[in-house]
Amino acid sequence: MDSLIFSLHHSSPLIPSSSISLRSPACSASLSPPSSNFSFFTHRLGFAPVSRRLMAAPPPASDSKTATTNGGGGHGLFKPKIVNGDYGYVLEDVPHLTDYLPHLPTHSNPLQDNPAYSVVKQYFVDVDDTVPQRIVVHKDSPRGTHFRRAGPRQKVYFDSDEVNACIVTCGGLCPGLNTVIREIVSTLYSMYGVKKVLGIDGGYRGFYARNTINLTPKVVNDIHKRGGTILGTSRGGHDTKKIVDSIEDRGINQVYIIGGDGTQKGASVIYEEVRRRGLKVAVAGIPKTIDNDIPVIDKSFGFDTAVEEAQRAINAAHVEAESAENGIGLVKLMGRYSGFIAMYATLASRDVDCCLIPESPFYLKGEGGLFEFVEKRLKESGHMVIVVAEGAGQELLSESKSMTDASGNKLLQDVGLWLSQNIKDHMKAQKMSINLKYIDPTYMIRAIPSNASDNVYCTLLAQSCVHGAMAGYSGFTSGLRIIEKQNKVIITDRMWARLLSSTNQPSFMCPKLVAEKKKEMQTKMEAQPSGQLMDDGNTGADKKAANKEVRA
Ligand SMILES: Nc1ncnc2c1ncn2[C@@H]1O[C@H](COP(=O)(O)OP(=O)(O)OP(=O)(O)O)[C@@H](O)[C@H]1O
Ligand SMILES: O=P(O)(O)OC[C@H]1O[C@](O)(CO)[C@@H](O)[C@@H]1O
Ligand SMILES: [Mg+2]
Repeated sequence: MDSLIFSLHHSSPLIPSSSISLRSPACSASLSPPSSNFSFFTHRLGFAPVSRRLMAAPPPASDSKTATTNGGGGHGLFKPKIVNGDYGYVLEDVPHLTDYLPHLPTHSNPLQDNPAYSVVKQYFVDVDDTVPQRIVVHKDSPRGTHFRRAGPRQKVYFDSDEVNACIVTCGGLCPGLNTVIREIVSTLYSMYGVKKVLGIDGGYRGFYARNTINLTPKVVNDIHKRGGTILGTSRGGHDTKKIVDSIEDRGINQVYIIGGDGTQKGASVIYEEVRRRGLKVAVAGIPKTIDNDIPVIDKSFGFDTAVEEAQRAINAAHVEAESAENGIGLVKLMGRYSGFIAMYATLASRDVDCCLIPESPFYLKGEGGLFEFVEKRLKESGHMVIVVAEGAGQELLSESKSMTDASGNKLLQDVGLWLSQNIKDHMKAQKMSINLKYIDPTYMIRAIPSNASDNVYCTLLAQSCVHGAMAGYSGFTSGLRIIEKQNKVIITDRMWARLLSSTNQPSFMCPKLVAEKKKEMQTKMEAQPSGQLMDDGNTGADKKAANKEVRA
């Protein structure tokens, strides 16, 4: 597994036009998720710039053949750091402290004296190592966008004694938060000899409204076995000026920010303010989202754990459904704007007959509708299991006054209750007696400790972030590989097709649309050289622009 780092202001192709830009100071009450504009370090776990727009100066070209260009976007304050190479190679570089503090002294990386690393062939990541954005490319396509590979650098920009780090967790809970905190503290202490790490209590507002907590390896030793975050979290309360004042007053020079899309937007504006004030402060983001809806990264930590825990609810729903005549088990899972948890939990379980997600609109009545399918399935097998993501079908629910949480995220209506009632009413009208059990394990899947694989993933992300900050990068986030767009289930993609073929549920596309799609596909196939794979719902032009990526 390799990681990457990228800029906190990750540029436009990753950000859906409907989403809110980092430039807006607070989330608006849009149905679209607030998008994150931050960049990554990657080492197939790597780092990328929190924003490639944050770069004031082009990076030194490591190769005479490369050139730097400044792309547009951002606040107009800082420009993205784009390096072009041969054969269409593009490096979306990560902001660095020396972009605005050019004369910073460097130090040898203390890691080279670490006995644990003495067996490693190469202590440090090659400065020219980068991770490609797209994994599957066509043989004729340009090399495409790359991100910095994450990992330790030979030179660091902080002396160990000088480091005064802090960690903050914001937004909703997610399995693995404590593991990330633990690993940041351990990495700073054991690899870099840092002795001052503060925990910010209760999210962003903790910077100016709460006390801090001293974090030592002893304090964090067992925390990965617990759910939640030992630091506490909150929504709302992001006041950039007050936060950066607090950073300055406390003499903090490394800020580790763990949170979702909203949090990373907050991290990006903190970075901008830090840079505007000319402070030697590294701002590093670690993306967290149980919904897996953050653009750029493939998978968020905690996702595996959540999917695994969801199995327990689905199993219960199945047992209940099987044991009753015309039993229906209905499970609602998290996923405001994307149905990844529902989709993966369904695919993993194999007991689910129908999975409803926000990306795939459905309807209840008539030919090809949900009611027809439920009746059919009950007649065939006498029971069924339905999984619904919390954001699915919101457009079908009665209009209500739009409410938002403290961060501006739209509060959704309970699609599970609504669906239960509608199925019951319909079946009653059909004089068909059913036995419906509705299970809502919402918080149970996120308030648990992370599983083994997520723990390893958390470790990689945390270490990547520390290596990046110590190496002087700032305004970046670390992640595991990257995806092209905002992370939503692509219902014309193969994974959704796998699900449809596993459940045999309707596609909820009207027959006319299906025929049109088929025709469109045929025309595309005819236009392609023989043997070429067709994968997603993009038009031919989109596909060319997307370097003919083929999703696995
Ligand atoms: N555009 C923004 N600019 C500055 N701060 C923001 C912005 N959007 C959100 N924040 C701040 O980030 C924090 C977390 O945001 P939010 O509650 O939306 O959770 P999140 O990080 O998106 O996580 P999740 O969606 O997984 O719950 C809040 O303190 C909020 O004030
Ligand atoms: O009730 P809370 O804490 O605001 O969190 C609920 C939301 O958080 C999420 O888990 C995202 O973190 C969503 O799936 C869900 O809608
Ligand atoms: Mg969010």
